[in-house]
Amino acid sequence: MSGDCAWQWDAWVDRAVSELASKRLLRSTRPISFDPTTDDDTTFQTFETFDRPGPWDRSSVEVAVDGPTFHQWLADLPSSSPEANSENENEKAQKMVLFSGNDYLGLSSHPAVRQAASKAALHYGMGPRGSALICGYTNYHRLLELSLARLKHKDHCILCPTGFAANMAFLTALASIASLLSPLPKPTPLDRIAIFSDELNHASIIDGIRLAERQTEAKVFVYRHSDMLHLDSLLSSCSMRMKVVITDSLFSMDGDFAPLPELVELRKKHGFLLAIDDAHATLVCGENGGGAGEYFGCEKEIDICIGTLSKAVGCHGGFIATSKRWKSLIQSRGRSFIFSTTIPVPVVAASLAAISVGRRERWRRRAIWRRVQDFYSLSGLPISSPIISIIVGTEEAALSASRHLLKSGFHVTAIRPPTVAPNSCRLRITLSAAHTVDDIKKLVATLSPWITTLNSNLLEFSKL
Ligand SMILES: Cc1ncc(COP(=O)(O)O)c(C=O)c1O
Repeated sequence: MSGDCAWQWDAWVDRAVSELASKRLLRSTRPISFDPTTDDDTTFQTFETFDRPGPWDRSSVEVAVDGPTFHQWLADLPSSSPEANSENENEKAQKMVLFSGNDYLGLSSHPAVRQAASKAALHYGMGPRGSALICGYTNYHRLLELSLARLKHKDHCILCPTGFAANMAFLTALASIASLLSPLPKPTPLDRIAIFSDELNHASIIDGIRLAERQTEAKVFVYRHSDMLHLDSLLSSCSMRMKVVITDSLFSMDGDFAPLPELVELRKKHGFLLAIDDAHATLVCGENGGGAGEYFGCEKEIDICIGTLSKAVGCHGGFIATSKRWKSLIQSRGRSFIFSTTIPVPVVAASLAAISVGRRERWRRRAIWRRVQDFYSLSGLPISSPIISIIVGTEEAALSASRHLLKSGFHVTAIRPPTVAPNSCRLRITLSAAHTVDDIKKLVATLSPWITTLNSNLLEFSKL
């Protein structure tokens, strides 16, 4: 690695941590143990697993919506046809298949997850309510951190209230290094942190960077989506020392992967710190569900792995898997970690169960990737993950498509500006291991007018 920058980053973080220690500002968590005399078997039990889907799986994708609510949903998707807008408000309850959630493996309804949450709730209620540094951190939180660190092949992990908060906590702690190492009240422009961020990164990364920039501790360089030549040239022309690249590993809107092997090559060349937001790949990718790093065989080269428990884990909360030194820094400087209440104990217990069964029930990962294959075979669209983006053009076209799908019993989100650029409005479809082949067949048939247009546009494009 150029100039042995991994070591340099470690040295910078160590110095920042020492600085905090010298100012008596270093913080750490001390777990509260629940009464050891109670039957605390939820914490240590081995969770029941299955070798195929059970009747419980379906509830993670199949919902019922009452008549007035269904009407309201339709009203939120106005149509240009007047008769479509005067539908009967008293329609009967509708069954609907969700192609809009992020519960990729269907774990939110797994019996082990239900049991863990309910047992913990019966024993402890929500657990102590306070931030992790006050009284909200329990032995359950500690176990979940250990289990996530193991999943990500990192030494340590920090739980945050949400995935959004995890990105904010990492980025504010990262930026604070510039101030902690500066001999001046504010770091000089060259002593700030240079953050290189993919243009399609998640909103929580963008907001975290904005905050760091406002503190004049960081400067952002946005590179074109997954464009490694552009990133390389930005890195080469940047004379700031402390460089970080941050990217979604699996992009939430387009469903494509960041080019992690190429990023690892660039990391060798430029010696930057590599941080990924593995929100959509955790438990979905890799033999053991370790995420995009495991899938691409580069877990070791990823310095910071941020994730959420609200997608394939099927629960709620966020985390940062990393080294001990980074954990010390984030715990002491990550404001959205420090100043927010911890995840309630039943959710922590449920997440522990979900990670355990999610790792062991490998057939769930095989099932979701088979659904991706089914969608590809039936539609012919070049997709690469369970997140499928069908670009339909105008806002009106997206709303009309979403409305048509809703009336056919499918909930699919229409994505519009400001989330995406004008005239690139799209349908965002997410697949789950709980979907059946039949669901996919029906969905693709309902989508056929848009798929046909998209396929012929792609064909035209390929001739250019
Ligand atoms: C890439 C990415 N990062 C972070 C988040 C935030 O996660 P959470 O919902 O746990 O706050 C999301 C959720 O939409 C996401 O897609």
